Amino acid sequence: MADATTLARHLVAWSNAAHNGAAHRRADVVRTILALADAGLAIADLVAMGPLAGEMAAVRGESNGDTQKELDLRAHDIVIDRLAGAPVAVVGSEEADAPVLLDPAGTLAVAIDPLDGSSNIETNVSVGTIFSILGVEDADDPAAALLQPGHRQLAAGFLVYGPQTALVLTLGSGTEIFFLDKRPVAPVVSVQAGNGWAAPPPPTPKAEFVRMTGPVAVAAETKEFAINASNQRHWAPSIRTYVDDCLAGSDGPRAKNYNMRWIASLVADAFRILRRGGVYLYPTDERPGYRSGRLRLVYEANPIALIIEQAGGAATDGQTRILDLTPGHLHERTALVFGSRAEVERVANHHAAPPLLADRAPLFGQRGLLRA
Ligand SMILES: O=P(O)(O)OC[C@H]1O[C@](O)(COP(=O)(O)O)[C@@H](O)[C@@H]1O
Ligand SMILES: [Mg+2]
Ligand SMILES: [Mg+2]
Repeated sequence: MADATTLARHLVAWSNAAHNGAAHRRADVVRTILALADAGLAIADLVAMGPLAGEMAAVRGESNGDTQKELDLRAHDIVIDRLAGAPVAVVGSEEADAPVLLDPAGTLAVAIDPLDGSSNIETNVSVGTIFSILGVEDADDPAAALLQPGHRQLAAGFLVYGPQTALVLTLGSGTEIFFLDKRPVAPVVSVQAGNGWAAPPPPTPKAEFVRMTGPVAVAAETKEFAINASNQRHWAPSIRTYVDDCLAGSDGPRAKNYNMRWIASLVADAFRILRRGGVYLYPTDERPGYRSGRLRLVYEANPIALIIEQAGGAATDGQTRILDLTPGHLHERTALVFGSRAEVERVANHHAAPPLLADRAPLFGQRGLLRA
């Protein structure tokens, strides 16, 4: 296990090693990440309170075609509040139709999903915050910075509020995980002279992110896939065939048994894939509103793609590398396939040359009619 280092201390050394950019911009990225980590602490506390914090799952409206819940809006407000003290010119948030302008002298743009996995709020399942940090190139039009292709991100990360609160981060040279350390710091007890014993002061509560492990690596191969299978009838043939092959297990062309997981929180599914491999698929499908996919390119797919690539995995829209896509607008949707490199490549190959259905007929399976 690597030495436990605090986020602030690690970031300074890491950013100096990771970036070729100007020193002042590196310092701005570090300050912005620390502000986002601070927002994460506040959101984690809110999430941990559950119903004690109020009606967090209550529907408050709709934004860009998705339902907004109370916790979505509270998380957005916390993020804007913390970023107001950072060198950030503009924030593109899932919860605001238009970019939010902050410091006109700010050098950075932040794209953010303040609360990912909203459908899970009332079910006590992990939710999170996903963010992307980009450089502002034109001070007269800071919002344009949000529409750069993902390979131009200066940093990306996500927080997951689960049994452990964790921050996953990349500055473009490897991916690291930091865990929230809330262990109280024991006070230094001083023995009172003269009047006898005095009760020691209570331990000071601490809340800081610490790095407990070295860089993360996504396993190249996997036996686990994640997809919302209830949409199967709407999928394209290439996705159906890919999933059918996994389901056929050791009797099918993959010749191994697969496990399936679907948490319906991108952050939680991504965290699992970082820890033990796997592949996540949210393809386009035939339903109205899903023909370009469900997830958002700028503040969901791009940051996750950079994190996964920097951990040795891959991320595409089923064919094209996510980080090479140029967003047309802030809330653009995309299909998203990411995780273990071999599986992501296999999905892309299925797309380019769908396997012949005849190859998948039960007659030709290992336990088909022609085999004992
Ligand atoms: O409910 P579905 O269709 O399975 O979609 C689940 C996906 O949608 C999301 O909840 C979208 O994110 P938001 O909750 O931020 O809108 C992802 O976290 C998750 O992977
Ligand atoms: Mg989301
Ligand atoms: Mg969200």
